[in-house]
Amino acid sequence: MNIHKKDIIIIGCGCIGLSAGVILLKTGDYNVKIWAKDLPPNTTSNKAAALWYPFLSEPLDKVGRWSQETMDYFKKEIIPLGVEKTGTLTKKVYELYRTPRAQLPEWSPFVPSFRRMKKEEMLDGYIDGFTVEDGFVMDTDQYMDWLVESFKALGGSIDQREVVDIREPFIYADIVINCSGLGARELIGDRLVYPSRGQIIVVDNTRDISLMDEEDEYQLGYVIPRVHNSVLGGTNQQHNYNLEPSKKDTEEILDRVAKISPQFERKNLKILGEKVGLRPSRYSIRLENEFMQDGRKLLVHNYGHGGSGFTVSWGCALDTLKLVRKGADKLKTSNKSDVPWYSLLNKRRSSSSCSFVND
Ligand SMILES: Cc1cc2nc3c(=O)[nH]c(=O)nc-3n(C[C@H](O)[C@H](O)[C@H](O)COP(=O)(O)OP(=O)(O)OC[C@H]3O[C@@H](n4cnc5c(N)ncnc54)[C@H](O)[C@@H]3O)c2cc1C
Ligand SMILES: CC(C)C(=O)C(=O)O
Repeated sequence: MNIHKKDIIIIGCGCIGLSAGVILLKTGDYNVKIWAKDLPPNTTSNKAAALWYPFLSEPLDKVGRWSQETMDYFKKEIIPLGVEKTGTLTKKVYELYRTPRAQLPEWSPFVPSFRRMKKEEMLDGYIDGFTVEDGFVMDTDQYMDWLVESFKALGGSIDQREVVDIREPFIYADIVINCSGLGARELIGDRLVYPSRGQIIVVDNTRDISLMDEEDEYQLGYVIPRVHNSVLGGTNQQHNYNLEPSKKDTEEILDRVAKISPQFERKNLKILGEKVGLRPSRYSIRLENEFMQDGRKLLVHNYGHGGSGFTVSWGCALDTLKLVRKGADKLKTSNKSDVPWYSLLNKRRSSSSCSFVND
């Protein structure tokens, strides 16, 4: 631990917490530790499809900027490392509609390659659609493992531990980043974040472009070809906490993707498995500073990314760094006399749990 660097604890080891950790460590200004109840592959992030496409997340103007910054980051820092390392491929993305869509997505002005689909690109049964030429897809488990490796290679460390009281990490660090996803519901009592249950089917590889039929944002039909396999989806069941795959959902997903193209009919597919994840949905992504303990501690919130965590991850990580810098300058210095009462707790843990202890 470098005593000249500020100590930061990130709560959460999903794509949001890991991306924020990498960006903070790359500055060379911080000692960063992640505390997380679940580690990859047991996070929601590992259950994602995943492809670059803003979905089920607000506010759309900020989601547009974060998505474009994330796309730029992928192009500059991740794609050049090669698919074997990061599990990430650039992939054209098509969003198909059976009814006309006069309105372009609000995030589209931020994405240079976004355009309406041409007639000749349309699939049978569809009359409108959008495309992004330079989207990307990733084998989520491989990408998450690469994120963990990158975080540790930059000097970050990861403790598997549940945070029951948000004040606990402040015993060891003045700055805490809350990347707890759906866990924010309990951790900080934010009842505005809720689960949107997503189920996917993993099949043998299909074709070279991602196709999504989002005519109905609850009964999704999508095919996302990845490196080693493809993902069919999906569902969007709000306030549903069931983490077990449902046979009914599998049957309905297969019916929906078969309608995209006959090549995705069940007889042409080899099912490898099913996954279920609970998207951390919220009316708006929460990315802001909160000062604690009379301004001596800084809590940076970065959670509630719904169906777009990967799509906005690096844009939100870059904004997290800006918030840390802005907030750190405003922190009042804690002096020994006002050491909070609970810092007497966990004395037994100070030897084992965290190298940031300010003796
Ligand atoms: C089926 C499905 C498909 C998806 N497809 C896509 C896609 O194609 N593109 C896309 O961009 N997004 C997609 N998403 C959405 C994406 O998966 C999420 O937005 C993203 O994973 C959220 O990341 P996160 O790091 O906030 O949450 P998580 O991955 O849930 O990580 C939260 C972390 O916080 C920890 N934590 C929580 N509470 C506590 C606590 N009290 N103490 C300690 N640790 C705690 C957890 O253990 C975990 O480590 C999909 C989601 C699903 C379910
Ligand atoms: C649109 C799909 C790929 C998605 O982001 C999700 O299911 O959350």
